[in-house]
Amino acid sequence: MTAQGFDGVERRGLMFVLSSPSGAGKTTLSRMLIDRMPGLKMSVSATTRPKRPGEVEGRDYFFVDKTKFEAMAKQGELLEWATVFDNRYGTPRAPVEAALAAGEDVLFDIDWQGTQQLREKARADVVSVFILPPSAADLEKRLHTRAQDSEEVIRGRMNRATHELSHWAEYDYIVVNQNVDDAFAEVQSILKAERLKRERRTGLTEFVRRLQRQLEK
Ligand SMILES: Nc1ncnc2c1ncn2[C@@H]1O[C@H](COP(=O)(O)OP(=O)(O)OP(=O)(O)O)[C@@H](O)[C@H]1O
Ligand SMILES: Nc1nc2c(ncn2[C@@H]2O[C@H](COP(=O)(O)O)[C@@H](O)[C@H]2O)c(=O)[nH]1
Repeated sequence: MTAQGFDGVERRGLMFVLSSPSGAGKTTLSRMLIDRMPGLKMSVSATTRPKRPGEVEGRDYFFVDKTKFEAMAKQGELLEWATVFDNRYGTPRAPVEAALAAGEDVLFDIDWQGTQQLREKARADVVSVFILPPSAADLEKRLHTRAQDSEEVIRGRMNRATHELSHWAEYDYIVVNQNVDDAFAEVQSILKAERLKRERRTGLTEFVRRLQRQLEK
């Protein structure tokens, strides 16, 4: 699983995870990252939850029924999976492995349960970011302005937010999404810095050796 860095030094691909209470802004930040960061591919999850207005099969999710989801899990087709808000969500394994093998980093919008499972499988390759809303009132307002869920669903997500929040300390980085451009700049900086980590840059020894040979001439 090696990628060519922009400076030509080989490195291992990484799994970049965003989690947060529902409505804090993961989807928004993920879309900005995919649009603006070359070499980053979105992991599209499978879910049993109903499609929201405007969501597209294969772009936002693979919408499957419970039987299909259980079969995917049983056949080892999911890298991780969890039950969130009474629905099943899981990460299809094959596209992630293919992207990493092709030298791309992979972006995940998943909850704390999925993040724990990824960490157990590949700790060194997982970089996790927890997104916080600036306040509870902002979180509720965002769920309402998104205007894609019923009042009952929004209430359920607000009730669950405390539980989601309790996992913040398990993450490598914490970003408060107050102004979306500032939050994006912070998340982008994290990804850029993590791409430069020495232990991930498998081609450094060779690169430095070559430099030394040039210097010795
Ligand atoms: N910094 C921000 N300021 C104001 N509104 C924002 C900000 N970031 C995101 N939003 C808006 O808040 C709403 C929820 O954002 P988004 O769908 O990205 O959240 P999410 O964390 O992905 O939620 P879920 O977990 O339910 O998928 C959207 O309408 C989005 O446009
Ligand atoms: N463990 C996983 N969690 C996932 C996955 N895909 C999405 N999610 C999380 O579910 C909630 C709700 O998402 P929504 O789209 O219904 O608002 C949110 O926290 C997502 O991060 C997955 O594959 N695995």
